[in-house]
Formats: sequence, C-alpha cells, structure tokens
Amino acid sequence: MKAASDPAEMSRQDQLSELLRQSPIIPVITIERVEDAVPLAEALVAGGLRLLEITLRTPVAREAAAAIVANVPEAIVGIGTVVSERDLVLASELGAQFALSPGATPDLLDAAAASNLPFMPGIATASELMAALARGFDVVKFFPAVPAGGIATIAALAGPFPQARFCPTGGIGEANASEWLAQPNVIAVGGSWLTPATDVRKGDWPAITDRARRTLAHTSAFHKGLNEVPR
Ligand SMILES: O=C(O)C(=O)C[C@H](O)[C@H](O)COP(=O)(O)O
Repeated sequence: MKAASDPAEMSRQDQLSELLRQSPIIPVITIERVEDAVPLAEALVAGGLRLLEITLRTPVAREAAAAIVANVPEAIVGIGTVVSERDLVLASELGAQFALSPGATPDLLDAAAASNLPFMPGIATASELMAALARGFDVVKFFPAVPAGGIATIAALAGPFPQARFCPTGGIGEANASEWLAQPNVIAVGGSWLTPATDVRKGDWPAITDRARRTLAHTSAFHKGLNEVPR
C-alpha cells in the first residue's frame, strides 16, 4: 500500500482530477452490440463529451472498449464496473486511461494503489471514504448517489473530509446534473442518461450528440475547470 504522500500516487490522482475538471460530464456506457461502440463514442465526442466510462457489464464490453480505444482517438476511455484486480489489469491491457469502480474492497484498493492506472473507487459511506483516502484516493465516485442520500450526503461529508472530491453517479440526469455540479466538492458527474438504450438500439446517434451538447450547455456554468474552487 502506498502512502497518500507518495509523489507518484499524488501525481496519478492529480492526473485524474485534471481529466475530470476538463471533462466533468461522464457518460456511463453499457454496450450490448459491439458494432454500436464506435458510432456511439463518436456521437458523444461530437457532442463535446470526451471522457467515457465503458462498463464491464456485458459480454462484448472488452471488445467494445478496445474498438473505441483503437478508432476514436479523441475519446478518453475509462473502464467502469472494475470490481477486482483482474478487471484493473484488463483496463490497463485495453489501453484505458483510467478505471472506475462502483465500490472499493480492501483488495481492490490495494491493487489500484500499486497500479499506475488512475483509479476512482466508489464510496457511499464515511468509512468507505476513509478507506479510499487512506490509500491516497481523494477523488471518488459517490455511488449510488441519489439512493445514498443525494446532495445532502455529499454536503455532510464535506465537513470531516474537505480534501475529498466526488463524482456522483446513480440517479443523475439532465434535470439535476447542474445542481450536483454546483456543490463545491463535486468535480464531475456521471450517468447512463446520456446513452439511453432506446437511442442506441435505433442507432439514433444524432439524438445522442444533441443530448450531450444540451447537457454541456446547461451545466457549463458549474464546470470546475472554468470556475475553479479552492482545494
Ligand atoms: O457500473 C458501474 O461501474 C457503476 O459505477 C455504476 C454506474 O455508475 C451507475 O449504474 C450509473 O447509474 P445511472 O446513471 O443511474 O444508470
């Protein structure tokens, strides 16, 4: 386990923070048909969303992520639903630029601390956040954000943990993304609302690009990269 003050650890986390500041809306993507992967990623990138979370939830997830890495150079690919050290290794092998998890077991945190890949563990409680912070992970997913208490929970965690930065996912949508991003300790938001299965199945890529553009426009006042808040 590396200490939080380890310079290599800090720079890896800073790298992740920088990615999130510049691209604070993260589509959480679950791909059912591998042939959808590239046009879907292109549609999101065309709408201004470059940071993509490809979940490892489907049989074609690996192939889909590899296709995006190979064919959509503007996309910054993160691998999601990383629940084991094996998944973390897979994320690196796929050429991902970062990895994310809905949670954080001690084993996964240790493996991530020993890996060079920027990693965002998932937390829903103070104790889980403490385990992540103890290993140097100060940027965490807050999942499942709305069921786990919503904005009130994030605001309460700011008291004892002012150094933590959150990327809430789970129940975020176009209607509430700005409200979340307006919280000083929310660095980015993510969710599946940007890639509805109905649009993906129809191959309605323009609808996906429009939604991405609209979300960026609605939320831009709250992007931390443009309106930095002191850490
Ligand atoms: O699969 C993962 O790796 C996760 O971390 C969970 C996702 O972030 C949420 O399932 C997204 O939630 P919705 O936007 O409400 O669909």
